[in-house]
Amino acid sequence: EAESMILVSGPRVAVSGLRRADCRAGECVLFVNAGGCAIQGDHPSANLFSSDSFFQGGESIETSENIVQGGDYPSLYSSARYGDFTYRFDGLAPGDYYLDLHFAEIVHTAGPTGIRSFDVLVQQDKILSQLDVFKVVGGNRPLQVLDIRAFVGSNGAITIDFKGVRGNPMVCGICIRKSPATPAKLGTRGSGLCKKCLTDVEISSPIQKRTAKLISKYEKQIEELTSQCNIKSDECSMAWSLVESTNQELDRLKMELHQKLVQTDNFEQVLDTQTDQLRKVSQNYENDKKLWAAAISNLERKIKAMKQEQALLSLEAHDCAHAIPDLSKMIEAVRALVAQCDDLKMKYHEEMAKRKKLHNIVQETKGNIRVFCRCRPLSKVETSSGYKCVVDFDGANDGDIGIINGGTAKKTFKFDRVYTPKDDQAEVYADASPLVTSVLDGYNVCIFAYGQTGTGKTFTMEGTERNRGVNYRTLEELFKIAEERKDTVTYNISVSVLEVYNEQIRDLLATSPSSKKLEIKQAGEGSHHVPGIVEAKVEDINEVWDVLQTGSNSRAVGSNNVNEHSSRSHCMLCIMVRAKNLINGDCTRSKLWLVDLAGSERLAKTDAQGDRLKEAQNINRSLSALGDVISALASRSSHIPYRNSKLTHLLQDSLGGDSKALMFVQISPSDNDASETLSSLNFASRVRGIELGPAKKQVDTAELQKVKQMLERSKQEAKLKEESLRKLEENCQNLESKAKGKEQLYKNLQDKVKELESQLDSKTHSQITSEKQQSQLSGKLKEKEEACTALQHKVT
Ligand SMILES: Nc1ncnc2c1ncn2[C@@H]1O[C@H](COP(=O)(O)OP(=O)(O)OP(=O)(O)O)[C@@H](O)[C@H]1O
Repeated sequence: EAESMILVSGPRVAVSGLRRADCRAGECVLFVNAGGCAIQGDHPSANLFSSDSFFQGGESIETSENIVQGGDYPSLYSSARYGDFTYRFDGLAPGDYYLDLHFAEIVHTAGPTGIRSFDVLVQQDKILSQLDVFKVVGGNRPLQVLDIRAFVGSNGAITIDFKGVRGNPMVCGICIRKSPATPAKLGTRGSGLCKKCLTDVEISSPIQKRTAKLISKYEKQIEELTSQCNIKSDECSMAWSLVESTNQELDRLKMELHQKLVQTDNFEQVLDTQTDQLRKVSQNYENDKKLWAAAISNLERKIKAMKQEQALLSLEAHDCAHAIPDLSKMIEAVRALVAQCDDLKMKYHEEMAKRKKLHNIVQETKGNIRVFCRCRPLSKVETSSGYKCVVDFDGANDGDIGIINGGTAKKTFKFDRVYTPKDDQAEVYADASPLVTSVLDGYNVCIFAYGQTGTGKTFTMEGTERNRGVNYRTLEELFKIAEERKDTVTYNISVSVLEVYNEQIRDLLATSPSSKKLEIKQAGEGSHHVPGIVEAKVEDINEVWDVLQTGSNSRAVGSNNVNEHSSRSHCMLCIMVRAKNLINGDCTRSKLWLVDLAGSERLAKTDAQGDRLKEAQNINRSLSALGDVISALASRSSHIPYRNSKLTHLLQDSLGGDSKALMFVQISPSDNDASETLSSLNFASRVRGIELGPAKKQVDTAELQKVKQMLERSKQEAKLKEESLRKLEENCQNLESKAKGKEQLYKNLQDKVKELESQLDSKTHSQITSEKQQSQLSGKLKEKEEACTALQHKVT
């Protein structure tokens, strides 16, 4: 390896340290321990390795490490001159010399190869080229380059240049030896000194000439050869530098190759990772693709179903649109029915008016003042006292009642109705109820109970909580009818409760007693009222009982003895009805008086004194004033004496004229009260206008017959009218229900059309949304497929 680095022939290489045996005596001129100090030794030619000198540049380095195969002088290789340096040895005799160079790599002992290479130039001629000691022997091992020829000219100097090619040059020792063949000096005669080898040659003179010729010839040839050699050297040098640059390029390319290989490895790793990722992406894509495909097919199914549904809805809508003309016809029919219904309603109201008129006629034929006689049962006290019943009820059904007086004599009275003690409150009221209807039709009505104390006046009018009387039942029926008629008439009902005692009016609903005297005033034509009196508005029957109880309780408060007081005052309940006909707008204002009169016993029997006498007188006066008014009315007198008492004055509106009156004459069945009973019945007969005696009972006068026939005809007519009215009502109701049914059907159809239209809208909307979704998904799928295809291309 080292030999390839030697450029000239002659030098040899030794890969071990200097041995004593290798040294030849007398040859060594100088032995320099480069980079170190002088070493004493038994060197055959010089017993001293001189310390480092003759150098220019560089620096010394040493190692303490062992020099392997260091020969007999290993310390020579432990030091070295290092760097860019030159050795120059002066003062040498001209002639041939040999140089031995000693090297060891003591710095980079573990390599690598090529870290240090350098050229060595002797006398400026390159002897060693790119010497790499480590490459030849490794670290801490000697390398000797021996027998390098050097010619010392007249300047007596040898220069050795160390030039780094890579890294700094390094040398451990330099030995200068004399060439054994070098002559000491050329002779003076016939001798010459060879310019090249400086050897003294002895020559004769002819030869000398020839020799000189030859020498000059050879010297010319030598010069030519030298110039050729220089040219070749230059060429070589150029070739060498080309080789070097090529080697450098090669190294660079190797490095690049290495880097490329590393990069390739990295790329392969990246590629592997990317391949894995791509595989995963591809797998995900396949899964997604399946899912999308399923979603798309699902959506397609939905769209198909929606389209079918839409088609059905369209058909339905179409049908509905076709049905609209039918609907229009139906609407027309319904309108016609409604018009018919309105017409019928009008007719119905006309008939109602006629019915009222007829009813009125019937009432009038019965007599404007009707009298019902009611007899209470014998009380326990009376029974236990042994009193007997003197009342004969045999003709009660025909309105006849007889009083057995004195055993055989019997006086008979005829009334519109006779109630035996067995008849209950409901039966009594049933006959009075038609009058109630009259008040709602705008007539003034008066119902009063007359009779001796204890005969049941209060029982008939007020009744008890379990056996409610005429007052409560009247109001109950008023509200019932008002409710039935609410579509055509609105009623406003209010109630006042008064007491007339000793010709004084007292408001029984007043919350605080008033010192002011209540007086009767005329409000308008035929209308009277008591200013300041409480008119309690009652909305329904539940409030009525409370109002009646309030009045009843206030009446009781007036006296310690309830019965005593109540029998001496007139208790008057006034029901005021304001009606508004919703069809024709007619308004009416009517009054219903329900009067529980004071006891009518005769003054003589009571044997009263003082206040009681005054009370009795007042009662008698007012009752006889009532009798007078009724008589005057019955005889159609031009003057009716209403103002003779507070009682008749108050009742003025409701007694006579268009108003209707009903009197309950209450009697006791007891023989103890017989005379009072007869008196009451006589009064009642007078009121009724027809006083029937026993002889007149069977008398059937022509007038009476005529009236009866009229009554019968009226009854028939009324019945027929009622029947036709009922039919009309039924017809009307049927038409109304039909109209309602048609209206409902029309409404249902309209609702159905609306519902179908909204369903159609929502279905169309959802279909559009689904189609959008589908196109979006298809777009995404396409994008993914393209991306996948690109990735697959990349992988392959
Ligand atoms: N038809 C009847 N059936 C049963 N009991 C009756 C009947 N009529 C009256 N009574 C009873 O007779 C008694 C006297 O009746 P009520 O007080 O009504 O008489 P009155 O005529 O109002 O007396 P006054 O004039 O003193 O007020 C009461 O206990 C009542 O319950």
